[in-house]
Amino acid sequence: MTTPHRCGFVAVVGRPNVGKSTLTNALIGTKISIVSRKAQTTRHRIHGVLTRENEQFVFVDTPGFQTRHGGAMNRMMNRVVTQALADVDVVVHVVEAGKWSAGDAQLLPLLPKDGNTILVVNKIDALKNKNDMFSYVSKIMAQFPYSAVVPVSALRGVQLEELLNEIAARLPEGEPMFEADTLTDRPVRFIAAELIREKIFRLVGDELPYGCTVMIEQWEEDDTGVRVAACVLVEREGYRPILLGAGGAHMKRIASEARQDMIKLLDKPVHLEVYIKVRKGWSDRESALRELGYE
Ligand SMILES: Nc1nc2c(ncn2[C@@H]2O[C@H](COP(=O)(O)OP(=O)(O)OP(=O)(O)O)[C@@H](O)[C@H]2O)c(=O)[nH]1
Repeated sequence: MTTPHRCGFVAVVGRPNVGKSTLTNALIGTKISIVSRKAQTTRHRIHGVLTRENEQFVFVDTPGFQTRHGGAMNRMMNRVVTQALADVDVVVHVVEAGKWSAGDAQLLPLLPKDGNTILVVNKIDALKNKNDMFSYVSKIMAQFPYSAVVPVSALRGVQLEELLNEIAARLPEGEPMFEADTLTDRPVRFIAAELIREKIFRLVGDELPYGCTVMIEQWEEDDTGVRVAACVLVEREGYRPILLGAGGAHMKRIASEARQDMIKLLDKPVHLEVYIKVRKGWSDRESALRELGYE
């Protein structure tokens, strides 16, 4: 009998600073994972895809975790998060070994109780007394019916295989949704644009309902480094201040983080300039879309 192929969506959630990004990147195996979609099958925002022989793990970004809100907005965001988590196949709830705070507890009511939520205790490398682990985990398990617990160190790459196996066991049977090839055959300029888009989404994604397009307008490369000019196209003038942030702080952060990733990708110095352009109604206009590389 052949093993059935499994494929599904995985959301990695947790309070800030528990190591979600480190873990996701360690699981996917590369900092930058750009995927070519086989079909427009999903409304999820794809963070990255890991393809193994018998499984394809599609890691998604969960809306509502990107920005911080208060009061009524919080209640609404909680609904958004609950819905998003109900839509994925496996939820990985990351906590930090030995530490449990109100931020961790707040998430519990939002997690699906369908037997597909896994508790991941990260940063076990930093735990001083390993004997404390049992009582720590027992206390958390008493509060939520997790279907598995996996202690890991995302930073050191400890127990990641075990975690992937636990996730794999909970993915539904199905054919791969994405081509196995990821980064290698994509032009570096495309990846650079995608990196900037990713940073924008992470920082202000909740506030840009129609997203944005990033175009690389200038790319000059020689032995000493790369000079890149990128343009962020938004649909309305009102989105400009959102992207800029107070005193341009958002844009600075987006450019700086994207630049760091580009340096890692290209392994040479990068000079990056990012500016914003408003192009009204571009998303409706087919010709404009084609011009921007969307077929
Ligand atoms: N010692 C140790 N540190 C870790 C581990 N995983 C992540 N960290 C560190 O924890 C800090 C936060 O990691 P991130 O991956 O940015 O955490 P996050 O949950 O994505 O944070 P937010 O983006 O704020 O939600 C970083 O300084 C990481 O280097 C781990 O396994 N062991």
